[in-house]
Amino acid sequence: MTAFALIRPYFRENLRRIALGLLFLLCVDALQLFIPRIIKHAVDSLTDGTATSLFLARDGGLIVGFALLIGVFRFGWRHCLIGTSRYVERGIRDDLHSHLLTLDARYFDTTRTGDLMSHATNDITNIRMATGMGIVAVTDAVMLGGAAIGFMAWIHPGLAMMAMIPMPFIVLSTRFFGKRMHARHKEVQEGLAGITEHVREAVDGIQVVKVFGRGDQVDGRLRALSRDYVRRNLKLARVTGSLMPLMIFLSGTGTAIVVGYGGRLTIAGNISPGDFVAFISYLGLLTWPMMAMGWLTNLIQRGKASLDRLAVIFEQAPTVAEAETPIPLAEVTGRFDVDDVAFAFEGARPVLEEISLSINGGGSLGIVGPPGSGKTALLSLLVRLYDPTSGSIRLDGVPLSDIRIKDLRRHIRFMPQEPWLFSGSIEENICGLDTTAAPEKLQQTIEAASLASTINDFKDGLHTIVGEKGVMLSGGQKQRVALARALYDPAPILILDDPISQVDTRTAHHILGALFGRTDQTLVIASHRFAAIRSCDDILVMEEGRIRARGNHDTLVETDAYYRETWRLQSLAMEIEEADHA
Ligand SMILES: Nc1ncnc2c1ncn2[C@@H]1O[C@H](COP(=O)(O)OP(=O)(O)OP(=O)(O)O)[C@@H](O)[C@H]1O
Repeated sequence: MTAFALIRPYFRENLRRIALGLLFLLCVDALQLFIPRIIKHAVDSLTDGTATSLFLARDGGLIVGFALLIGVFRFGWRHCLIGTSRYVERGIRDDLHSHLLTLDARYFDTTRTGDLMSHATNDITNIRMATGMGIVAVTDAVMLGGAAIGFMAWIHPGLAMMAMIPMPFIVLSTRFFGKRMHARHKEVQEGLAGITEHVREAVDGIQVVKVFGRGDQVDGRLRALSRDYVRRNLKLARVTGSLMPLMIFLSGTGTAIVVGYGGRLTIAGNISPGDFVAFISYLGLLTWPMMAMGWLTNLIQRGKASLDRLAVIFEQAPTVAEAETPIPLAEVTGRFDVDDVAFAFEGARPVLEEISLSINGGGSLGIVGPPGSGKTALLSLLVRLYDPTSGSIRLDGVPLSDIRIKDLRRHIRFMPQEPWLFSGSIEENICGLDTTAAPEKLQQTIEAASLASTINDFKDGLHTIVGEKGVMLSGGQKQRVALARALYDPAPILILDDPISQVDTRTAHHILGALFGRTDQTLVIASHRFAAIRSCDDILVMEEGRIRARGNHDTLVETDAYYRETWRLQSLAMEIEEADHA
């Protein structure tokens, strides 16, 4: 796909608008080209003595009338052509957003948010500028420039040729500078992306920055990035700044030639004084398209660089992709079969190896193990955030990679380890876009997630706004809202990553009672707290990406030293906590 293909549909959609805008622009150009003719008429009548006040007033009136029409048509082209560039901008922004949503966790693991923000703002603005003012400048350069040259040649071909001497230099220098602008503009964009990412990270992690006194360090880094950004911009400005004076010098040379040679032609009577004045007016009209070429090169180069960068994102295909002929799965029992699975994150060593297991539909699996042993990685494969590097995972006998992704996601509810919340209300976080939430269903969910008393404590109850990433809630409250989201609209499979890590023993007890009371769901829970998994039919003990032991709670207490010792310590802690409550 060429980069231009990204914006072609929006040009097609707006063809009539573009055509009308170009028509208005051509009218403006035509009217501008007539004004020197009127001036010539007035000057010649003055020099040959035929001018009268009425005659001159009529010429003046014509110029005013033309100026008014130029104003009206200029409004028209701006509305149509600049308007089109806004449609292009909107279209490509919507497309970019939709495309990003199709990409998978691997892409976001290796892409900086600052880069994406820069694409979504600066790059799209550059494309808008290039497609809006770009079209205008190209049309002006071709039509106004071409016609002005035509009129000049009509007045005196020899003089026109002389006035054209600087033109090849203008073309060559715009090409020369254009290439350099392209490269330097790319550097500027990269510099800005670096700053955006740094600021985002500093604001995101403001608590750590403050508490650890890292303000100076973060500030210093920003200053270094800012200095570098200025340096990159100055490099660009040196190129841009050299081009404009060169353009002005070259067009000034053209004027000097006309004044010198054209003046002699006028004295010799080869052209009339009116022609001489009109010629200089045409040269004045030509100056804008000539200078616009320099500006245009910059504009187009920037737009092209931005379009190229966006094209790279649009070329990214999700690795977790829909199968060529995806299998629809209307209903599932929730049976998982994991067969000799290995998995590695992008460019990293394997984090899961030789994983084989089965979970019966409606059954439950607990996963425990030390930090970094691969619990979350295994859950990520079950919900198909990633695909295994080797081996296979089947749901109801169908490989996950063959199941229509929409169906797979419909049958699974997932609570990630990080209880990520949207910035809206508690209710919106639980129910999503379901605005017809039945009060009883919502109430049951809230009870199951042990959220009722928390919500009652808030003045606005369910309508309490949780702030960016749930900043207004405590860690435990966020976790329970995230749990409620997973429980709200039950599906045959429920997968929970460390669901009770931030709640006290009693609350955990209440939540687990509700979870294990749902006998019709396949339940997979990874947790550091064995209380969460002890009632599971089957429990895996993970170690360094492999299954170290498996069995039910009683078997593991007997057979696995790590499990036994961790359980003993956790039981002790729970007893102490209970005693404190009593
Ligand atoms: N996005 C990632 N890219 C590269 N490596 C990763 C990524 N996420 C996790 N890892 C690595 O994968 C390994 C397994 O991580 P995982 O999160 O599955 O462990 P875990 O058992 O869930 O740990 P915890 O109990 O701390 O949540 C770790 O070594 C971790 O460093």
